[in-house]
Amino acid sequence: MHSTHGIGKFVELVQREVSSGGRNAVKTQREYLVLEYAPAKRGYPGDKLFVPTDQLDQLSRYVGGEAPVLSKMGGSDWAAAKGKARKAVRDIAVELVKLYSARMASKGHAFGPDTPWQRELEEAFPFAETPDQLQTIDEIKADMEKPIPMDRLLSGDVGFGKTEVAVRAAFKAIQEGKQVAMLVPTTLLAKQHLETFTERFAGFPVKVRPLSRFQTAKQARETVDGLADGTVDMVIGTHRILTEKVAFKDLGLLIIDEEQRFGVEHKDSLKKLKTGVDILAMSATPIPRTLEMAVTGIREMSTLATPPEERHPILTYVGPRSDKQIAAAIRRELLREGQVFFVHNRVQSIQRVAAQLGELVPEARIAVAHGQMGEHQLEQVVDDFWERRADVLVSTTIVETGLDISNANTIIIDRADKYGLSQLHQLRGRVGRGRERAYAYFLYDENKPLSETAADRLETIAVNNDLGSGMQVALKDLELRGAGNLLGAEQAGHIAGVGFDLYLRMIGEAVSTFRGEEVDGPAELRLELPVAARIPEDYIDSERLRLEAYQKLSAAAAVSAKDDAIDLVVEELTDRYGRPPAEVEGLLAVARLRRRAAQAGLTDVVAMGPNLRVAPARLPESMRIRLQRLYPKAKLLAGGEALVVPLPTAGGAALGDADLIAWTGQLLDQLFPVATTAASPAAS
Ligand SMILES: Nc1ncnc2c1ncn2[C@@H]1O[C@H](COP(=O)(O)OP(=O)(O)OP(=O)(O)O)[C@@H](O)[C@H]1O
Repeated sequence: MHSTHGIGKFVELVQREVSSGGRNAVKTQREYLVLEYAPAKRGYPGDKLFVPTDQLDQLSRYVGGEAPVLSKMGGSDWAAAKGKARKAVRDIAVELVKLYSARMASKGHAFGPDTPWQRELEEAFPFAETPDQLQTIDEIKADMEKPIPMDRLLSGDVGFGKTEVAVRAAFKAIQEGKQVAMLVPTTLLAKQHLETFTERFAGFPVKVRPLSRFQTAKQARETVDGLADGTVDMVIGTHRILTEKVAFKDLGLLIIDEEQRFGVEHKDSLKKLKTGVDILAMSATPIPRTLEMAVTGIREMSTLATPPEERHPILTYVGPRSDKQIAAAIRRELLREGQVFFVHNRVQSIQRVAAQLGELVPEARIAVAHGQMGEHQLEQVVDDFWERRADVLVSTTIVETGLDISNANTIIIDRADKYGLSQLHQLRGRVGRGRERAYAYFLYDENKPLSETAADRLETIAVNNDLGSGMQVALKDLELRGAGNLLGAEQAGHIAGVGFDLYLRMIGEAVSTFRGEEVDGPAELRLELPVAARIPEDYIDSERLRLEAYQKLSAAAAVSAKDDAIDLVVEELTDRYGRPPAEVEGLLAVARLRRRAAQAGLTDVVAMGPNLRVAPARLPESMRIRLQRLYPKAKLLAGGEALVVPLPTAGGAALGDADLIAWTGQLLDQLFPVATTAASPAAS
């Protein structure tokens, strides 16, 4: 994405010779990123934009979920897309801030301090809590003890122990005679959480009931009556809690698992349920830092970022489907008394696939589960698998969100190329939740060609299998869902229009504006000097690695980067590719100059023929006097929108690259001092 022209397609890196023009023209080799835009008129080839590699800060990687529409060059297209997104963002910001102020104004219940039973419950936890779990639990209790209703989002990778946090929050509410409702997206998850909560509350006079399609009408009615008269302390269920118009005697806490999975049709009944009660939302989709900052103070967030101890990364294999491979994987798991998930997402062919597996591994007891089965049959099959009366569960993705079966530590995903990244990540999270080493096999049909994005997705999930990495960059679509979780699913369209990062920045700005805070969007800086500033092929031959190096350098030169960021990039380049040659030194010096100019809030430092143009140049009187003394031939354009200084020459010839950069750095130091600790280029 280009800040002016919008969404373009990266084509290649090219070298170009440019001259600085004017009398003593200097020719230098520059490297450019070539981007292709939509054609101005139908039927014409797309327009091409050449972006100098030392100006990559104008570019950011587009991430928006589905394939983006290329903008037309010139910026009107892009401005329109931004305008639309900005309007949508403003609406969200208003919504978010309204919710926030409504919450601040409403009266919630201030829970008392922990009871002795609370401590007893918590000491009975069979594991050592992770530091994040402990911190999150404390944050939640503090929120609950405030008179203002809590609205906290707990995000954490699959299997990181969110449920235990919910157990303790629920118990605290029940201790005060309040009721708790837990909303989960699937019947299986409802059943699983019911088991966990019932087990954890055993020994305490607490009544927990399920409410999903697994319950008969009679059971459901008993539960609904119990909630109305207060004899049922906690209900764990699916959207049936919303559709059954459940009335609570005294609801104190609402826990929502994977809120973004509840369709907009439940939005209103959810909103009604939420009024005046403490809310704990849980999500396995990482909420991006940028979004977190954007909504800080509007929505409290907690993150479980460390895995429970002794969790091993899941060994992930990506490859063509082969019976031998499948048989070996199942046998290995059965040998260690373990169980296997086999995910096949087509109901029509799932029985045939199960029969095939039965032939492949006759000694394995195979069970089949899919969403179109009757309630009881589905529950029976899942129970069989749970109670280890089955070794292999062949199922559709219904297994994705639920089933914390610590004895199942192999998952085989058929036609893995058919799944999105987040789904693969969540499916894989179904195994490796205990201490056993877990295995994941992502198989594809070698007779059906893999699309490039599918191959890229599988490659990404195979490479990123360390725990909790959240696979930041690659799992942007998870983050998109995370954003949907926070902002409402209908925003996906706008995010696609301008890309994820810009959209989040817009939210942050909109929220700050709405709160009357000053929004200082980073000024776009154009810095162009006729110096050799590029990475030659003989230093880094791969285009991808060269692009990566340019991007790292551009990020390090940003105002928000740390002072030593550029030095760290130099170290990394030197370690990987050896001492940087002169041209790369030029690139590094330009990066330092760029950062310096950005810190001074300049928008232009551009060599034009024999002069250097610096803008804006609103110099105080004292600085003008200094300017006259130091640069007598300099011209300060009226209103201070620019300063034009003749470029120095050495005996009639143009300065060498390093000298020119040093001279420019010195000029900035002298005329545009900033209160920064960074050593200025002149000094370096
Ligand atoms: N601190 C811990 N140490 C070891 N194991 C833990 C810890 N906390 C939870 N577990 C166990 O890890 C497993 C996964 O926990 P849990 O189901 O709460 O994860 P989750 O974050 O809710 O996963 P998902 O996102 O899939 O719902 C459970 O068997 C739980 O008992």
